[in-house]
Formats: sequence, C-alpha cells, structure tokens
Amino acid sequence: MNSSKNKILFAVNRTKPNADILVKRLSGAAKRENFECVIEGKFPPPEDAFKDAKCCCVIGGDGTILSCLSGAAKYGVPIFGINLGKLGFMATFTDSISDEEFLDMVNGKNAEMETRTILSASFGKNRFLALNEFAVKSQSPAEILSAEVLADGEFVADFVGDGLIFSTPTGTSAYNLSAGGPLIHPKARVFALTSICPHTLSNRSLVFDSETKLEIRAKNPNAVLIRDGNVEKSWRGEPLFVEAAPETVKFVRPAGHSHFYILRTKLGWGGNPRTQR
Ligand SMILES: NC(=O)c1ccc[n+]([C@@H]2O[C@H](COP(=O)([O-])OP(=O)(O)OC[C@H]3O[C@@H](n4cnc5c(N)ncnc54)[C@H](O)[C@@H]3O)[C@@H](O)[C@H]2O)c1
Ligand SMILES: Nc1ncnc2c1ncn2[C@@H]1O[C@H](COP(=O)(O)OP(=O)(O)OP(=O)(O)O)[C@@H](O)[C@H]1O
Repeated sequence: MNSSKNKILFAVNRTKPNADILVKRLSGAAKRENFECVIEGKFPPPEDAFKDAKCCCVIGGDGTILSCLSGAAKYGVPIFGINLGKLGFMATFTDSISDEEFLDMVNGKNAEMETRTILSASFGKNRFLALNEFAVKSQSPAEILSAEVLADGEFVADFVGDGLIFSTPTGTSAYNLSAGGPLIHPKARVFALTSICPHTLSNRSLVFDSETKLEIRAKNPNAVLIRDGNVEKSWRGEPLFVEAAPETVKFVRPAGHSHFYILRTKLGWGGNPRTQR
C-alpha cells in the first residue's frame, strides 16, 4: 500500500444494517491515527473519489465491490473488502475485524496485496472495464443468441445459445461457474469464454492468454452487453473487442490468505464432508 498517502476512502452500502455503525467505528479509529477519512455513500462511487486514496474500504457485498471497479482501477487504489452482504465472496474481512487489525493492515502489516486481472470491452470510442465478466445475450430471454467469435482475427467458432460469458479469473466463481465454466485461480493472467446453454452436443469453455484480443460479431440485431451484472445501454451490437486490460485491481488480504479455503467455505467447493476445514 502506498505509504505516502493518507486518505482512506470508505465505499459503504448503506442499505445494510450495521453499515453505519461499522464505518463510524473504523473511520473513528483511522482518524485518531491521523488518516483523512472520506465516506462515500453514492452508488456507484464516483471515480474521482478514489484519487489520492491509500485504499478503499468497501463495506457491503460483492455488488458493492463491483461498483468500485472503475475508480479503483483508474487510480490504482487497493480494495479492502469487509463483507456485510449475503455471500461476499470477494470480501475477505468480516465486521468482527478489530480497529487494530484494520489499521495494521491499512499500514501494510500482516497484509498481502493480491493483483487481479480485469477485462476491457471496446466498440467505437467506448471502453468499459469488468472485474467479473462481460456477457453478451439476446435482448429477449426467449430468443436464441447467435454470434461469431474471432481470436486475434482468426475464426474461433459460431456460437448459438443463450449467450456468451467472457470471464476474468475473479469472475470464474460467479456467472461463469453457473454456466459450467472452469474455476481459474485469481493469480492466473488469462480469461475464459463460456457459452450459456449452447445448442450443440459438443461445447467446452476456452481459456485465452492475456495477449489475445477477441472480436465478437453478434448476429442478433438486439443483442445486449452486460458488464458485471449491469446492462451497458450504449452498445448497439457493433463489433465488440474483449481483452485483458492493462489496468489491474488490487485486493488487501490478510497474510496467509488462501483462495482454496474461500472456495471451500463460501462456495462449498470440493472437500471431504468427513474432514471439514
Ligand atoms: N446465473 C448466475 O449465476 C448469474 C446470473 C447473473 C449474474 N450473476 C453474477 O452476478 C454478478 C453481479 O453481482 P451482484 O452482487 O451485483 O448481483 P447479485 O446481488 O444479483 O449477485 C449475484 C450473486 O453472485 C455472487 N458473486 C458476485 N461476484 C462473485 C464472484 N466473483 N465470485 C463468487 N460469487 C460472486 C454474489 O455474491 C451474489 O450472491 C455478475 O457479475 C455475475 O457474475 C450470476
Ligand atoms: N451505497 C449503496 N446505496 C444503495 N444501494 C447500494 C449501495 N451499494 C450497493 N447497493 C445495491 O445493493 C445491491 C446489493 O449489494 P451487495 O452486493 O453489496 O449485497 P448482497 O447482494 O447482500 O451481497 P452479495 O452480492 O455479496 O451476496 C447492489 O448490487 C447494489 O444494487
């Protein structure tokens, strides 16, 4: 964490009971250590709120973390996620965190920094970032989507089904998981293409390296682009380019953090019911 910076941004999902009590406690402790604390209640938090922040303490669930992406990526601000959501897969900490633990980790003590690959999607002059995924689907849930995909200009396949998911390693435990895609370790700098309900007897996810640029040519006139669960209304079906972004997002983790432990405990992944750990 950048030691020359003194500002802690709090991005708070105020709809969560106890969010205000928690932010008051942690910001109070930080102020006593001479940190400047900015509490952002707007959803999504504006990008400029992230400028000059040492870290962004996100109080909420996965949706609240996703809403911080563009500011955190633009200004290189690490995310310190405290889960008050239902699942909170991406947030490592809980509201039982003590003031001392919080301040130690903000100061880089007993903490690790985890860098995550994100994706960019572009068309015309528009460019968007995603922490979980981009999905291309038909506008009507009743309609099949047909789309051609090229990788660095080379034809990959014609896909026909409910849609396509372009997932970051982080997003592989989200929508991609439900569509039968692979779980990718968050440190891998790759991304996955998984089709949703493909209408074929043979289909598997594809994993691309971070240098690959995909082009998606949707054949439906009303196809929609979804970014981290939100429809991007500006896309009108133009050729869409998806690739790993040069920007990344960092998460603050406690020293010794295990991604596999999170998979086992929050997603019920693998494991042996006789030896629950
Ligand atoms: N069929 C599905 O599984 C499905 C459908 C639509 C959207 N989604 C996911 O929902 C995400 C948006 O999340 P939200 O919280 O704003 O909306 P939401 O509240 O509708 O959450 C969807 C669920 O996905 C979980 N989730 C989000 N990101 C995750 C991740 N990286 N790993 C594991 N679980 C994760 C959330 O905790 C929540 O339980 C999208 O990015 C997409 O991945 C999943
Ligand atoms: N500051 C906020 N003000 C109003 N609404 C918010 C705010 N932050 C988030 N939300 C809304 O609340 C929704 C749910 O929030 P969040 O994902 O944080 O909790 P959750 O769904 O309980 O947790 P999880 O996604 O981890 O299961 C978000 O997708 C968003 O629409």
